[in-house]
Amino acid sequence: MGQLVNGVWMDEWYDTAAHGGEFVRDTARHRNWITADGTPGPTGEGEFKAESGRYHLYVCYACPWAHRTLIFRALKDLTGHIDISAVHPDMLADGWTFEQDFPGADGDQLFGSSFLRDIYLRDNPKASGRVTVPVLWDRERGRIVSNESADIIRMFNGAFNRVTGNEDDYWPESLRPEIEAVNERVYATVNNGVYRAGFATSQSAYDRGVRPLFDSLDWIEGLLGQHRYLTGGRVTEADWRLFTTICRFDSVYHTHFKCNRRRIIDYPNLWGWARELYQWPGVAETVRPDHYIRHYYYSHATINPNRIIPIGPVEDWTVPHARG
Ligand SMILES: N[C@@H](CCC(=O)N[C@@H](CS)C(=O)NCC(=O)O)C(=O)O
Repeated sequence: MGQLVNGVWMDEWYDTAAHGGEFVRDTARHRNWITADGTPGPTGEGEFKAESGRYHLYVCYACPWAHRTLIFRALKDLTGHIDISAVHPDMLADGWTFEQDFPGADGDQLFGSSFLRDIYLRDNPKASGRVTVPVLWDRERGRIVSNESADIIRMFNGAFNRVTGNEDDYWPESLRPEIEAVNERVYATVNNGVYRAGFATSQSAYDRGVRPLFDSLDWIEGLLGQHRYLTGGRVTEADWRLFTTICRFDSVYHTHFKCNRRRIIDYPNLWGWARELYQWPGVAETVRPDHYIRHYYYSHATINPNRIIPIGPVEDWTVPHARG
């Protein structure tokens, strides 16, 4: 675990002391957009046109943020147009690596690099900042397009429709205010909330993370009692953004990040919704418990110094969801 400073790798853990024991997530630095015709998107530069075979996605099957991009790649029929490289689940002194001694970690398919930081350094030899997944790479310009999953899923949702012929829309114009409102609360208290609880190094910082997390799970349980999905009768980006945290919850966050007031299977509506999304065509293949269980319990020496992987709950995600 570390970061780049002017192109040099420095091995250091998150500085929670600077924020009263609290984990504060860095903002992503690469914010360009692929668009259908190459015109600039909401941020960054233009000239990243949607084309088959041009872009490559670096992911980690363990990471909930990268997982969103894998789900959208599957939902939007992009698997034949955007290829991927997956890092090794262990994130130790060198950060994410392309070691290959774990099933599904098949190395850097483009350059045969050793470390994910090598991709950031290809983009800019003097790069600074955290080396995170996902990373969307442009083969043509030899550049990072984006390392922000929230943006990447919107590109996948809309930019490639003419390439794939898939017009499914998970960010429909009419629901955008509702989606944004749900996203905001879910990001702050659930997606990032589990990390705020888990990486806290003081009781008060933990409390500030874990209490809003469970308040939000109660709120979500209520929403899913009123309608089938988070913002109504159709599945949207808001559901998929929540799903990647929920599928890791009982086996990882509940124990490793001390988010143990309840498990997901204790919430009837949320548990049914989670199974429905897991069973959605193409999604189960993106869910890799082998990677996320190994990653969290093995990589965080400050939380689990002996790297013991607990036996874990037995849950059947293939049971019919009855959400009809
Ligand atoms: N804003 C980013 C966050 C990505 C992120 O934090 N990824 C984690 C893995 S779960 C990471 O690569 N962490 C490495 C680090 O912080 O050094 C996104 O959503 O794409």
